[in-house]
Amino acid sequence: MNTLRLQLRFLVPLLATLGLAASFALPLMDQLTLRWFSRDLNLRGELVTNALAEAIADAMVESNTARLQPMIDRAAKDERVVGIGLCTREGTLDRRTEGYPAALSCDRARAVADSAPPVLAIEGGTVHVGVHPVQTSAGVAAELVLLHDLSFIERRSQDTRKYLIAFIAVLGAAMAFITVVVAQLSWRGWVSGIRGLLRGEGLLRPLAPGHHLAPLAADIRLRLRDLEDEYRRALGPETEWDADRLRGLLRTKLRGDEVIVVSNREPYIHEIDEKGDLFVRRPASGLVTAIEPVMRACSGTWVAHGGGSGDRKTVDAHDRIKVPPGRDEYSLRRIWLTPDEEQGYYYGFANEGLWPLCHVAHVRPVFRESDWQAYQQVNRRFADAVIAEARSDDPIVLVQDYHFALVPAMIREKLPGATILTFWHIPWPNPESFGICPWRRELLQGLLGSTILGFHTRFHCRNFMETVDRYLEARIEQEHSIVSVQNTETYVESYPISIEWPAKDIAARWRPAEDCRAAVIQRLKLTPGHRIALGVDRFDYTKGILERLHAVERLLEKHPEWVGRFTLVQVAAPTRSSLEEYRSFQDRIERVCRRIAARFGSPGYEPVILLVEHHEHEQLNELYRAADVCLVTSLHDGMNLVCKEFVAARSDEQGVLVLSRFAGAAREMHEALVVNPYHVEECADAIHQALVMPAAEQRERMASLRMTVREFNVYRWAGRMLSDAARMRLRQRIEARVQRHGATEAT
Ligand SMILES: Nc1ncnc2c1ncn2[C@@H]1O[C@H](COP(=O)(O)OP(=O)(O)O)[C@@H](O)[C@H]1O
Ligand SMILES: O=P(O)(O)OC[C@@H](CO)O[C@H]1O[C@H](CO)[C@@H](O)[C@H](O)[C@H]1O
Repeated sequence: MNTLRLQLRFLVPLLATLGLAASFALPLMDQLTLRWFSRDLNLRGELVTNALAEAIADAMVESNTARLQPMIDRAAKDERVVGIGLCTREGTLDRRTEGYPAALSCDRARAVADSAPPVLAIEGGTVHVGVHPVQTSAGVAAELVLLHDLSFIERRSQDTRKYLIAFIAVLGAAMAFITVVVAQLSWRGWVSGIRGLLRGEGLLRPLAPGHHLAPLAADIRLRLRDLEDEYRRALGPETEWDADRLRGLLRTKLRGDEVIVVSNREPYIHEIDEKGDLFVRRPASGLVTAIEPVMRACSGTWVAHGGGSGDRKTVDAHDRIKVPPGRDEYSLRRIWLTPDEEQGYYYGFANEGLWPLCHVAHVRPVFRESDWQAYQQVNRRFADAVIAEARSDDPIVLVQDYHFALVPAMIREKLPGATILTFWHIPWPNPESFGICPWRRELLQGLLGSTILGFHTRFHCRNFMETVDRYLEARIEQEHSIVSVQNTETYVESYPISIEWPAKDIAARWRPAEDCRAAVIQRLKLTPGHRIALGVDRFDYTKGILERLHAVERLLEKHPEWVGRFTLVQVAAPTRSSLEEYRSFQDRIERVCRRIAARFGSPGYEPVILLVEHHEHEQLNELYRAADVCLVTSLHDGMNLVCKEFVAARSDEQGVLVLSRFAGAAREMHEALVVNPYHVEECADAIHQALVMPAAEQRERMASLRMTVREFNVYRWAGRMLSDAARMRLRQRIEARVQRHGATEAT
């Protein structure tokens, strides 16, 4: 209906224009043809007169006028000549043929002949009147009036008119057809383009500059930002998620149901130092950064691998310990693994197999049968521990990550009433990539024991559902994001993870950014006014540290003005160091740092400072606050929390974030300078742009980023998942009650 209306919008003016053109063209054409014919007839008349001139003159001179009548009668025999009149020099009608009206005087005939068009209506039809002087050597002897029949002209004119109308009609039809087709195609193109824009294409990733929808996308992007800001301002603190609100949700919607988290990484690691003293360490892990505040808010139990040298010393008889140390807000239940189990399940299957499988970072996954055996065995041990920790038959279990793909189905088997929320912290690749895993079906079946399966982005959810579709017999309801296998439904949803926004009193205690900067400059022996770029990562090949170094090297080549005035401080926490891939990666990074130092360094100046060590949170915060630029150049990252920590630390609203488009965080943090880490030139330019960015622009970008991270914090992440869980538990309870009623009525 809409397209018909759109087409009519084109067609009506088109047809009206054609009709108007035809109404002007037809009389014009009539006039023109009449004029052409009139000219022809006058020529013809002149020929006839010239042919008769001598004979008429002779007859008149010799007073042999009797010859005149047959002469003009013969000439009038021509089928197109209606009549001929002969006028004397004095202007009286001397002779006339039968068809010449007696009433048509010579003067009148001359008057008509001089008019335009020289046409006269007589009895029997319309005639063309031509008056032609009969020329002799002695001058004009008389005048011949020739009346030509016009009916044949009218016939021809009507024929031409018919052809013209037919031509205009065919032309109109062809133009209408082309217009309709072009309008239809353009309309479809526009509609699909606009739909694409509304789905976010071209908004998250800008369209190519020449793209016809690029200006529209830019406008929509701006408008969306404005609306987002207005919305946030209008709702104010109502929309904010914090620990209290999460606790409230657990109390009301989940009625204090127990929460059990299971992850490989423990939130607090007890170690014994060289002197034999115990100390506690927070691991460098995005997962811990995100889950810990949630656990503090909802108490419960966290089941994790006890990998610290002092871990066994600190637990009770049930391998439990209350954490955080000194605050005792929730229980940590430690699971002990043998070195073989740890090697096979964690280093082998999880980190040499699944990690490179899911991160497309061009490192080959390794799948060993023995690792798979260990993975199954350890998954079983963790599942059993969760079942043993459960005080009810329907706990809420939060299963974390790729270390435990089999755990959800194992728990479901023993605790069918449990609500199992599994969160996959790393990317999920496309079905082809995932398909190379020999145990792909088992992993998928294990995960589909979950009630809810969460990923950071919609893109990862889609990849997962396509993978299930490819390798399992399952029913997939795309529009509801539900995958069903053998009567078990799993809701697949995106929950972008985040950090805890620093509380006001904590942020108030932070030293001013200039002091942090001065301290870092002094500690790292930089010069005052030195510009600092910062990288904070686990020492992992997926984090794009090598590409970052290449970008810095290129920056110093392209902009020698930064040599001696700019340094990249790269903090890299050792990780998975027992794996060869990680060791050789670290060697390579160190080599490249030395090369850059050799090219651009000088006594007292290091272009790159590599700090391969774990840092405490306060130390990281000081670095975040001291840096001019934070570089996050992951080749692929589920989310990446470093960029969010940097933004949270910048209460001064200064500093620029350069962010890889392949990190999940790029989908939310639009005001960062988003780069392709593989494109060295682009990254070098982005660092330069960050270094010369005016303070006002930095403030504008940072303020907006801070609003996003503050609002989309980790409590919202957990709150959304737990709200979905509450909804599903309520539905389950209602269904169970309905079934019970049905059963009672039947008996
Ligand atoms: N050298 C380090 N010392 C201490 N913590 C670190 C270090 N490097 C990274 N981290 C912390 O580890 C977490 C990394 O999380 P994220 O960026 O999500 O990636 P991932 O979990 O893959 O390492 C952040 O909380 C960050 O502060
Ligand atoms: O074994 P770890 O703790 O070193 O693994 C880190 C990993 C946990 O899967 O980090 C991922 O989770 C983070 C939080 O969700 C995410 O931001 C990051 O992109 C992932 O690599």
